[in-house]
Amino acid sequence: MTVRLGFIGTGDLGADHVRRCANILSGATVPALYNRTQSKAQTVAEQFASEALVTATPEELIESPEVEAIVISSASQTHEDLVLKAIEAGKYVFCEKPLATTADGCERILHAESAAAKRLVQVGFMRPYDDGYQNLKSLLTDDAVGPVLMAHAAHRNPFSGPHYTREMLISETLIHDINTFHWLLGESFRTVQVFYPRPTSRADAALRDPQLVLLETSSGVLITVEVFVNCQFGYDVQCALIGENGELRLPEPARAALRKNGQTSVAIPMDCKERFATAYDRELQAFVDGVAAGTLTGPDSWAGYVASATADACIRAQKSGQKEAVQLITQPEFYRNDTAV
Ligand SMILES: NC(=O)c1ccc[n+]([C@@H]2O[C@H](COP(=O)([O-])OP(=O)(O)OC[C@H]3O[C@@H](n4cnc5c(N)ncnc54)[C@H](O)[C@@H]3O)[C@@H](O)[C@H]2O)c1
Ligand SMILES: O[C@H]1[C@H](O)[C@@H](O)[C@H](O)[C@@H](O)[C@H]1O
Repeated sequence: MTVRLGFIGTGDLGADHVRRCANILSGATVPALYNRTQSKAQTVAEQFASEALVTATPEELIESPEVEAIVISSASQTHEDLVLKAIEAGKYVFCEKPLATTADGCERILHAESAAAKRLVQVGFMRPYDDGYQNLKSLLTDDAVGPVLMAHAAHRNPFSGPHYTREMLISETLIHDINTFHWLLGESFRTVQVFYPRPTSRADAALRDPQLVLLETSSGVLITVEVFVNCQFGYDVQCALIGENGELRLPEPARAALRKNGQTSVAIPMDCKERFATAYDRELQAFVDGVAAGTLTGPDSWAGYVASATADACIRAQKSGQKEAVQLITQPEFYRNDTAV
């Protein structure tokens, strides 16, 4: 069976997703594309999907009988509305992170999906599809280090660009780490706090880059996450979990060591598309397979909600300088027996 995917948002990551759908994934075709600036969608269609219709509105794409399922990679503030429209049309939808820019927005999606009485949404958290993170998860599941007590993570980007704001270090960047620990430890968060170290001179002072976030899980695991979006040297993701009986550490991506001119060197990826290329392939293949089988398995709306609610608390903590409580609604029955990754 071939799944007909309509793509909304053909910017940097959206274009890459269309490329992987056209060149790498199996069982999927691209009958339609939409981007707010139409010419961008046209260019991507010419490159990777010459038969695709470039629609004039996102609604036209969502409602088109040619489109069975939707992939949203448009700007984050558009996600909630588009996901709600996809659910209303009864279509499966893969939505890039964040599911919505606020917990309230995610809650509206939880209600709409539960009311549809069918799991329709997969959120684009790709780390659970990365070999290294999968290895961490299976060792934790095998109780390799006993109960986890602490964890330390770093999420570094080489440059953030002028559009980045202080809040986006949380809502766009840290949100991956929040989801990672929710998934790895199988628990959500009680409190959060944000600290501002000496800022880098390589970014606008208003950004307050880097930031150090302290997350406390419901069972009391303390997690530090360094978020540094102008670190200059690479797209660098680190994670270590310390348990009663040992430590687990995320491996570096496999790269050959170059010995030359009296030195050994190993390349560091420079962006997420390179660092997580295989994980993006696998998450979208899982979506295509899930649509074909009528059962989605990837990160669900509840995971998207927990991430956004925790991010909201971190943004409050950025402003207050205090420890802030994470406020979560009771998990709806609909999401309790989910088979999400
Ligand atoms: N999972 C990841 O690791 C990852 C990586 C990069 C980006 N993202 C997410 O993907 C999304 C896109 O990021 P990007 O880096 O490609 O940004 P981008 O700015 O390159 O692309 C966004 C695109 O959305 C389009 N757009 C804006 N408003 C729109 C609307 N109302 N309808 C349709 N299109 C609209 C813009 O014209 C642009 O082409 C963001 O939500 C971001 O958080 C996720
Ligand atoms: O949208 C991107 C993307 O999610 C990357 O994976 C993350 O490292 C960046 O910080 C963020 O801006």
